[in-house]
Amino acid sequence: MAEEAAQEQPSPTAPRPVRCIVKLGGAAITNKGELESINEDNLRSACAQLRQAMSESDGDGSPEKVLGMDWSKRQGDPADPAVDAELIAGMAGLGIDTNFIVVHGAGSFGHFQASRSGVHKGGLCSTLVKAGFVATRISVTSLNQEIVRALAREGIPSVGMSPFACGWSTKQRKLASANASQIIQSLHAGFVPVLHGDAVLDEFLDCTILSGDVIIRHLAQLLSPKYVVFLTDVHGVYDRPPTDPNAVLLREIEVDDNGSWSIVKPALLQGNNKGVEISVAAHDTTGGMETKILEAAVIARLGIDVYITKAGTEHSMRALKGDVSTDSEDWLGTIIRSSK
Ligand SMILES: Nc1ncnc2c1ncn2[C@@H]1O[C@H](COP(=O)(O)OP(=O)(O)OP(=O)(O)O)[C@@H](O)[C@H]1O
Ligand SMILES: C=C(C)CCOP(=O)(O)O
Repeated sequence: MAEEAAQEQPSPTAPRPVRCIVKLGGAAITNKGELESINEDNLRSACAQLRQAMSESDGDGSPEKVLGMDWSKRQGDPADPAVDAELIAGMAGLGIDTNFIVVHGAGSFGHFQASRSGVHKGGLCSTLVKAGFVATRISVTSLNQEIVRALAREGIPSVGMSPFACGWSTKQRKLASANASQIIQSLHAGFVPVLHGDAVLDEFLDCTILSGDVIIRHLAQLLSPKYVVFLTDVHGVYDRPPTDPNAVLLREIEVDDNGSWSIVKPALLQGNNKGVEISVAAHDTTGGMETKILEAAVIARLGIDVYITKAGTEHSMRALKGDVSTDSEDWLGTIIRSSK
């Protein structure tokens, strides 16, 4: 009887379902045209919005106390970071729901090194590829460090996790080994894992580049978050590259059981079977918007809504809070959802 009761009780150690997996797109948080340059405004705003989305306060107007966790000295900062250990020890908690996973792309970090050396095509016996693998990882992990620090400054208990270092690998560019136990344990301990697109070992090719978009799809399959958000530098998926002045934003896409997708909104594009025209930057080693749409469709097929929108806007704030529905006429972005 006692054993039965124990079985009926939810285990105190069972992890809560993940609320949101978010991609901080490299196009948004870096200046893609400038080598290894962070878009500080977009990064700061994305971290502040994440903090707000996690906030447990009912928004009574009084400013929230943010416990900054970046206790390292910043470049050019003359003073040591001030840490009031007594004050912190007296705080009841962080006041935020940390049940989020952050994945970021590479933007102007990593893609350049990978494309110059051909890491995405494999062949570690080539000295150039081997050197490029090292250079790519130096570049993306240094971006990861900056993103973890920016989140920590917002009081988000973020911990960087590299897929390569977690033993993730691929077979002909498809994920072959991707153990998430470290990620789950970190979430359970109240941390926000911050992963990134990475250079990884590949069983067939020796090595390749694993996109943040693929990582998000895998984690969504494994952890069934309530919703998934892709933040990038454009408002969503357009019918053609948004640099074309006639490009139309696709507001809603539905995915059926077979994985094929169709445009629901705007109505004028309903039944359009020409598909979406996509352009990809020459140095992009992971397929750009095309990969994002393909991976988002797999996630949506699981019944998990995907929101693609522009970082640093009121629309990204709403997406991060999960405050978007197919009736949200004033929300600017693309909703990808299951047709069921
Ligand atoms: N049909 C399209 N609809 C929307 N964006 C498109 C389309 N075709 C090309 N793009 C380009 O795709 C880019 C966004 O995709 P990208 O993969 O670069 O985003 P990201 O995830 O933010 O970056 P990263 O892959 O570096 O993390 C935009 O800058 C946009 O110009
Ligand atoms: C270029 C590297 C190392 C990762 C690419 O990840 P993405 O920007 O999410 O596609």
